[in-house]
Amino acid sequence: MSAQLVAGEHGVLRVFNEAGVFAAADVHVARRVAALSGAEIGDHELVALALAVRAVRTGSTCVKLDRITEIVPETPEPGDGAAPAEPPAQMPWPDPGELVRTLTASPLITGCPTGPLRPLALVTSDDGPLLYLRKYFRQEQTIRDILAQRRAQRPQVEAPALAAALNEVFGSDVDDGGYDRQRAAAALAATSWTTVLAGGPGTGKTYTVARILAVMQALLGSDVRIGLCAPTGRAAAQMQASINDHRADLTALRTAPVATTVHKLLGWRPDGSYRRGADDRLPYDVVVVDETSMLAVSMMSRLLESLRPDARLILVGDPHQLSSVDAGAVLADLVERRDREDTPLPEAFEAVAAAPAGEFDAAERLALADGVITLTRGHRYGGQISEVAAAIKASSGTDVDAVIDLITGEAAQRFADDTRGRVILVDPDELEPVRRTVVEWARRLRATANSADAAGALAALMQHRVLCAHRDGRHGVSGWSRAIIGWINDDLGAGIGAAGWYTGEPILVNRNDPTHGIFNGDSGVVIGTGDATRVVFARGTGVLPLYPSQIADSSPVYAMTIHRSQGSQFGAVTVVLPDADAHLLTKELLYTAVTRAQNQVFIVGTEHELRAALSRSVQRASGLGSAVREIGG
Ligand SMILES: Nc1ncnc2c1ncn2[C@@H]1O[C@H](COP(=O)(O)OP(=O)(O)OP(=O)(O)O)[C@@H](O)[C@H]1O
Repeated sequence: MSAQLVAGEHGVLRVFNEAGVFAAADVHVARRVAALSGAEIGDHELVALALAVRAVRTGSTCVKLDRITEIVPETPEPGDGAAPAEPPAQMPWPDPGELVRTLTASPLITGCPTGPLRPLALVTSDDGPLLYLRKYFRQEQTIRDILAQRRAQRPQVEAPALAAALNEVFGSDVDDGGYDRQRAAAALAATSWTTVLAGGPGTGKTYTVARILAVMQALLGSDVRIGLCAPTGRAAAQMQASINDHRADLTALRTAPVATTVHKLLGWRPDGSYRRGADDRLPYDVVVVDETSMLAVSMMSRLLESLRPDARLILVGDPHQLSSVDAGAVLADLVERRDREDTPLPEAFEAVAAAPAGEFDAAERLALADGVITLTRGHRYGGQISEVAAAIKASSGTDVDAVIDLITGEAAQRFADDTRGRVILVDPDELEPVRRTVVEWARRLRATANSADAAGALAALMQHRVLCAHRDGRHGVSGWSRAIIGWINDDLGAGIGAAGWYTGEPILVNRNDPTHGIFNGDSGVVIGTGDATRVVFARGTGVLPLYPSQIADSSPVYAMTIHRSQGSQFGAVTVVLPDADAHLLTKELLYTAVTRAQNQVFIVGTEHELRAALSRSVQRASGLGSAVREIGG
């Protein structure tokens, strides 16, 4: 029985609650909204309400009603005290067709006797009927409408001016590595109001952003107003540092704008409202959003409302990574949109950056005309990691053998002699290779930190990181941190674990602190001793040193969750797979974890767990990828 059982719930929601399909919060909110409606709410409408609430809680903006019977109970997080749910053989799901008929006439859709309350929205789509909490339907509609308006027009750019700007920034030599998609991305950004710049880690997204900004300055003047932002403070600080570094060898980038969080850009207020919106637009001519995969639907709709129609928007990110914590997977939806019209490419783009025949297939050409370009050439690493990452992306739930073969089968033999880029499956009962790597990492960290070598200590810090799916439990951050501390103490006689800072301690910042320039998720290391003790953080190629007293909220970091590792890269990572039935174990989680590594990946788990990860995909239902029409509203 689940620990989340709602006391006193005896109605239709009880069986779903007992089975672990609906959490207590879903049941409570559904009951509360039904009561507020003042109308007679039937059992099927109650189930629909709870489904819509559950959808948002689990990251979707809506429910695909044709597929409700595929919903599986959630497995509890380790350590939350709940025993796994035992679903009955047959859940009493309403028939989807009947549910749509009931909802079409329901006061929850058409309007309630108590007032203007219409909490649900029902729409038709390419994926069949979709059910929303109305707030999320409105946000999606805002995104859809504004993007359509922005798509209907193109900025006026003359081909000769664009060619000159591209040549100034990228040079005029033809790259013998084939069609240059980075240059094409800059041409697309100059000739579209909205551009989506997608690509995996190391494909040069930030490199390209720096050049896009330089092209904009060449075209629009160096006083062009640029807003750089990212969903988290850490991602914003990282982008800022990289763009600053790029200025060293990119003279065409005359000034580097200041990056901030999307919240701050939009003027977030403590009451949860935003200063910026349709009535108070952002002053920028160009807005760049980095790590857009982490942007929730609510923030995206607010950002779009806040843009001037004649401001260029450039959305940057990897659509295959884990999505935002809040509802929505907007970047993936925009990259995979299925209702694209066959529109011509911008004339100036065709004139200066047209791809040779065969470079883009029909679908990619449609995407390009829609402002979406995907960088495909890796600039950071190759080898087995890249091939495994590509195979994870390409795998479908039922066809995972290619990935397994690349990691443990015959295909893996090709990489046997490589010293870099390896992906190795480690049996959880034979952890010696991981232990050796961790101890060596700690040894280097301590040596560099003891000699107060900030750059060396930061390089050592980023050489290895253990990544877990969960915070708690045997396979989680807490269990692994304990094990790692034990290994380090045994091998180095370090005596770690006592309270207080110690030289060589790796730390993770838990709260944004813009005053001192550190952000939630930043990792740093304690160096030096006595009065010379500092905690240092990497900022691009530079170092940010702080006094320990300046760090208000941090914890030692021997392992971290894969979610928190997004946006960071390490020399090597050890990815700890949870039990095969953990609902967090998905191919997006595995892809995100594997692509955090530059040189080596250990995957601690069994082939069974690996297959479980690959066979499950994060299902985020949304209506953004297809045309929709509201019914019954
Ligand atoms: N065309 C290029 N020529 C030379 N070096 C490049 C090129 N494109 C990218 N690089 C280099 O490759 C590395 C990775 O690029 P970059 O950091 O821009 O990738 P990214 O896609 O933003 O990666 P991540 O998503 O991990 O932040 C950087 O060192 C960058 O300078």
